[in-house]
Amino acid sequence: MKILLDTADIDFIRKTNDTYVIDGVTTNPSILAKQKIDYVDVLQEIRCILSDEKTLHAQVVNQDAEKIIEEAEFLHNTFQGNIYVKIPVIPEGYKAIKYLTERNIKVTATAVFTPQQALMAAKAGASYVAPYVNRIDNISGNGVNVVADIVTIFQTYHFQTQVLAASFKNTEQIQKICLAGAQAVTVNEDVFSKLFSHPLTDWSVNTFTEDWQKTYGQKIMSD
Ligand SMILES: O=C[C@H](O)COP(=O)(O)O
Repeated sequence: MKILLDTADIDFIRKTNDTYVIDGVTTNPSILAKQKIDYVDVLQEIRCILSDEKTLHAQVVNQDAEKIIEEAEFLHNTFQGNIYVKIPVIPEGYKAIKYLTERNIKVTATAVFTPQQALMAAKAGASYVAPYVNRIDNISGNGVNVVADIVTIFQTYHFQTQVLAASFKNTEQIQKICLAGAQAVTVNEDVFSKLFSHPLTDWSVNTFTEDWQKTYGQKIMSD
């Protein structure tokens, strides 16, 4: 199961990459725009933090196939190695995905809301599809079921395309996505912090320390 960070916050990426095992970073135009500096510099810095085997997913902003292809080739050439170009599953996007994957440029098909869109992206050659779990839930859909259906379709028809589930509001969605068989999730800072912590863990550890100190009267951490 791969866990990626859905952010362009350099400090957060660096800190998290130092402490936990993460498998890459995903961005989109909204995420990059928040940084308010040149997006190429931001992506370059993220690429430097990540070791070579970790994946960087960067999204195009154009909506016309020709321009999407131009942008994708730029991203591919600039951030060589494990770069996946995120392309939305609009009609012009499918056209670009087909063109680019035939030329060995790796694509993550994004803004996926239905299993049918995922199927069409897989047929076009996408390496990953990114269904938006919480955005599906927000329109009274069931994001987890959409992911589960995509996983089943890909397994049934032997597609190599993997599911990189995105858009999460809570860790329960992530747990269910794991159980549904998705290969990867991308998680924002807020939800990521809840993946590894629990107040009762902190309480338990503090109690152990206090009990120890009561008996032995030593400052444990001072040495
Ligand atoms: O790139 C897409 C994002 O992962 C969507 O996440 P969001 O719904 O939390 O903005």
